[in-house]
Amino acid sequence: MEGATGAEERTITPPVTSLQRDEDEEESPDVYLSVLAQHGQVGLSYYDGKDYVLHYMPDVADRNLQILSRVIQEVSPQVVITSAKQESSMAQFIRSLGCNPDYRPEVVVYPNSDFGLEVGKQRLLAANLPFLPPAITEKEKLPYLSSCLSFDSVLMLRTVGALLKCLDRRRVGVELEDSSVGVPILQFRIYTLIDMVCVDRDTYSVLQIFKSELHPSVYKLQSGEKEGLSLFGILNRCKSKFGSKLLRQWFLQPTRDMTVLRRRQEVVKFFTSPCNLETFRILQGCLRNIRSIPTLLHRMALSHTKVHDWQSLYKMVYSAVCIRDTVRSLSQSIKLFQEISADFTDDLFYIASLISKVVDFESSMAENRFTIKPNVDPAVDEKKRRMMGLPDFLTEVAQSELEHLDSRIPSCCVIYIPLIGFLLSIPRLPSMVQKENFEIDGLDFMFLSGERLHYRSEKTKGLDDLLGDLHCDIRDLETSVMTQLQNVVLQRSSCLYKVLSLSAELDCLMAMALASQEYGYSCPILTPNSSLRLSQARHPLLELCSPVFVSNPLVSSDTEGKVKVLTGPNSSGKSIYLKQVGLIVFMALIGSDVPAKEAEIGLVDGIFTRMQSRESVSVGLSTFMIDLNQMAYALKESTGDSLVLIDEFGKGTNTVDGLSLLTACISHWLVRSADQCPHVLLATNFHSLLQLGLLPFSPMLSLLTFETAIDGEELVFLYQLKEGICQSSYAANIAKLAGVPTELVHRGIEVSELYRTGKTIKRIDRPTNDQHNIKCNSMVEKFLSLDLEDPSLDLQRYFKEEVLAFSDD
Ligand SMILES: Nc1ncnc2c1ncn2[C@@H]1O[C@H](COP(=O)(O)OP(=O)(O)OP(=O)(O)O)[C@@H](O)[C@H]1O
Repeated sequence: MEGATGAEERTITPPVTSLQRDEDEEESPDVYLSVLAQHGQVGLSYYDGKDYVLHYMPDVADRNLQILSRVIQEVSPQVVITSAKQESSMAQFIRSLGCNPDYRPEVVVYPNSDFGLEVGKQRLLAANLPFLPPAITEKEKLPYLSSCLSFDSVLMLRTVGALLKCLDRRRVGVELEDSSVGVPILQFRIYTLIDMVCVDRDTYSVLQIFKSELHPSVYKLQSGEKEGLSLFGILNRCKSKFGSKLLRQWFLQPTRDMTVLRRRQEVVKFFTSPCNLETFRILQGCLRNIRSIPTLLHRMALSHTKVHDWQSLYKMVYSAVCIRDTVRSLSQSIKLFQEISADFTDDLFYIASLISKVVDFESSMAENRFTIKPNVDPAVDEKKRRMMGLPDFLTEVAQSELEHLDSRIPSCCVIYIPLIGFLLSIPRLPSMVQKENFEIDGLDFMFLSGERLHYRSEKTKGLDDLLGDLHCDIRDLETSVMTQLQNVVLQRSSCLYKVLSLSAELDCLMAMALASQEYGYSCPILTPNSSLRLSQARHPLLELCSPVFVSNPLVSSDTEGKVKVLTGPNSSGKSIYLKQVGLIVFMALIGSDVPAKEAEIGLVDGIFTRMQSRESVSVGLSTFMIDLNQMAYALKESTGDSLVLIDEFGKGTNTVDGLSLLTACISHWLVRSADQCPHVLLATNFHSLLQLGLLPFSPMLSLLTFETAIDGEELVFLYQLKEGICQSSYAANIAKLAGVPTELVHRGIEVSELYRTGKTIKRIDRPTNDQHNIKCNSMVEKFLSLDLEDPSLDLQRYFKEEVLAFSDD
């Protein structure tokens, strides 16, 4: 798409003119959508003129722009705002918007500078946001706004800038107002597609869904990155690159679409059955050969096909036929199998047999160029036959040349070098040191290669005339056969693309089945209501590193404790439990089996987390501010179908203030009706939250803790979840376990006991009486030695310093 110059907007395919709009209120556009796509990610925001709400969608992986087209379908914007600088796929998408006669939005193109990140933030700060607290200062605005919309989604934030520009220019909803009145935005609201699950970047990171780390043995910064211990890492057993790519996409787009999830589940179930092991093995072997079809077809379209491209195409098509034949023999009640059977057409067989009939792989490899088998082209066969007889003939020519050469030359031969022609090749004699010595009467010296000298003679020149074009002719003819073969393949490319997408899906599902079998997962029952029931659930990552893992249950539904407060000593397993619930729900929403004996999982619409703090460079917020941001996000965006996981909220500030904030947040959910309240799992070390009875009574509140036991002086963690509250933090036992010196631990116990019973805590860091006397004596001596006559003596300063030194001690 060509770049726009200047700051003016460009409009494409306007359905109504601005004049018409002004005349007729009814026709003024209601929804303005601003969108950017970059490197397979899409960010967007839209303003709804009906309710004055700015909706935003956190950045999402959408290489094929399928999500974008679904958003456009759902939101039906009348105006689409986008940048003049676009990737070709996006430019094509925008163009296609103008081709639909039933729905043709106005496309507004702004220069890319209007989509700058800083520009976006500045426009946001300057916007008319009546919901901001009245006393908010300019400095406080940005951190406040960062809790209203996700600043991590850079593309989305950039689209907001352009959206605000468009709204301001068009004076949307404020046409008749004073020019100082900006377009009001009454609320920011997160937007997700109806069946998409909202999972933000922090959640991906704290739950270890993805985790990249640098390979220790690789020093290259970028290519050295590999997946660390993560959910993606343990489920990604894909055999093909496209399988891994698709699996990553599924991970980035967990779904509530029951049809999609059931389609995936039925395949995973099929492959986890031990009777299908042999089929599994055959298919895995074939999937290995499914390579990058788009790159290959692209090279073919440019006629840049290499020998190994033909080899991998042959292997791929052959494997695809093998996949189809295997799958055809399986139950056709499984949707994916049905599609493979139908869409892997006979075109594949045709391509495979054609390649096998035409391409001579052995000689192609030897010559590093495309060569064809005998009986494909009679003209090539004929020329090759002539070439075959050439060696004997050339030996004869060489012998007759040798008779005319210097007798010191023991032997010679005639060779053919493409593009140069026939040459006489003789060994270098010891006397041939300098270049001048290379000259031989009747021969033209060409070059020295190794210890052999090469010449052109009258006879070799004759050979060039007679046979010289033979090689080139054969090449030309074979290239023309290759072009024909390429065309045959290109004409059937749609079938190859189907192979790619269906085998990538098969690969992902077989990978999930393999993980399920290996780690003992079970297939969750997906329910349209929002209940969560797990029995003997495990953490999919920790169970792999820990010799013994204690499984735990979960029951959360509108009628059974949707808000769970977990207390327990440090290291008793609270965080792990929270994370395992998050991971299991996530796994179910990508269609995978889950680490639990039994699982019933409602279609959750979002997973919100407030766990260990992340670094935030985008807004420069403090740790506590980030905690608050995440909590605010969960409070605002969670619905009755969401899952909210909160660990250690409020500990980043003064204890009483943190506890009060935590109480307020939990109460906020408890006063909602059961169907409006999300599933909340909250772990805290603020035991007084429960001991002081700070929470309101609610049937939705459930109190849980973890079993521990004392063995002598030692605290033993049993990691078993039970109802109730934690009676002691066992901080001293844990401190001892962690290696804190015994005397310090004892002092800690003593102070804690005195504080609890309201007794005076005596300082132990006071100097002894002797130390005190020594100090006083030295002070007196120092004073007596003062020369009061000394004019430079500043008595006031002297006393001040002495008093300070005394009180410091
Ligand atoms: N169910 C379990 N089975 C076996 N080991 C477990 C289990 N849960 C936790 N652990 C072990 O206990 C360690 C501490 O767990 P976790 O981090 O969940 O404790 P915590 O209660 O959240 O502690 P803190 O309050 O200090 O954050 C884990 O790293 C793991 O080694």
